[in-house]
Amino acid sequence: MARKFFVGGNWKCNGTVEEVKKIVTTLSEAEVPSEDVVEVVISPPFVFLPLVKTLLRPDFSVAAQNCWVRKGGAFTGEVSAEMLVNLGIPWVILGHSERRLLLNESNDFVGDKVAYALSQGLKVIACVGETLEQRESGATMAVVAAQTKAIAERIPHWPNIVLAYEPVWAIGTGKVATPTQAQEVHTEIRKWLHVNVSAEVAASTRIIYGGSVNGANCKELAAQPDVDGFLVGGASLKPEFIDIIKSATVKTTG
Ligand SMILES: O=C(CO)COP(=O)(O)O
Repeated sequence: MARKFFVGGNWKCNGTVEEVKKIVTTLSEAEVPSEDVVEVVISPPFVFLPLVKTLLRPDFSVAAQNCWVRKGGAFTGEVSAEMLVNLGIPWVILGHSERRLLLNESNDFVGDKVAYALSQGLKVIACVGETLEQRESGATMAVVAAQTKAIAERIPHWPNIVLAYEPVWAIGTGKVATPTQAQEVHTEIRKWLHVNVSAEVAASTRIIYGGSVNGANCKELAAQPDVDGFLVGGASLKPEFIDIIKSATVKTTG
């Protein structure tokens, strides 16, 4: 089964109403490959989700950057999966390293969130990735496998999951993983899925790369056989995000 190229724009905690309108207008005017070639998902902060959803071109969709781990209720400051569904938000990013590291979200907690969000009908961009220290000590695959396992053991099916490999040392640092480094970990994740979930899931699950992706380095990364797209931070706020979306054609034209 062919894996459709996926480009996510994670705006993180950035933007004003004026900036949001400007970015969305730029995206709307852009000529990009068709929906058959690339799936584009924009993830603004919660407060801008309704605005972005209203203004965004119909061939792109939106994602929240987080949601509560279970059914909503007395959880001050949280936003539940049910609310996202109610608003017609199809996607949610879960397990981003900024939340794992700054807010101490454990593998189990992220796994629970992914399972709950899926059970409510959301599609999930689940993030995994090692720190520099873990990479340097040779623990990259053990870390990524443990993060993936905590998700895999809680979910009944995979069609609504995209896995984002985001090495922490590459996020916001300008230090992008080389195409070889990215391909190496993506292959390992696919092998892990093959052994621990199924051959079908390994073949069909999209594994996207995140960490200092920009207009200049995206094509070479996209050319890697196991890189099925990107989760873009800083560059998703800039016009070069359009070039990153266009890198999807590398898969069709070679
Ligand atoms: O964390 C990221 C996307 O989720 C990557 O961020 P940057 O593209 O800014 O490195």
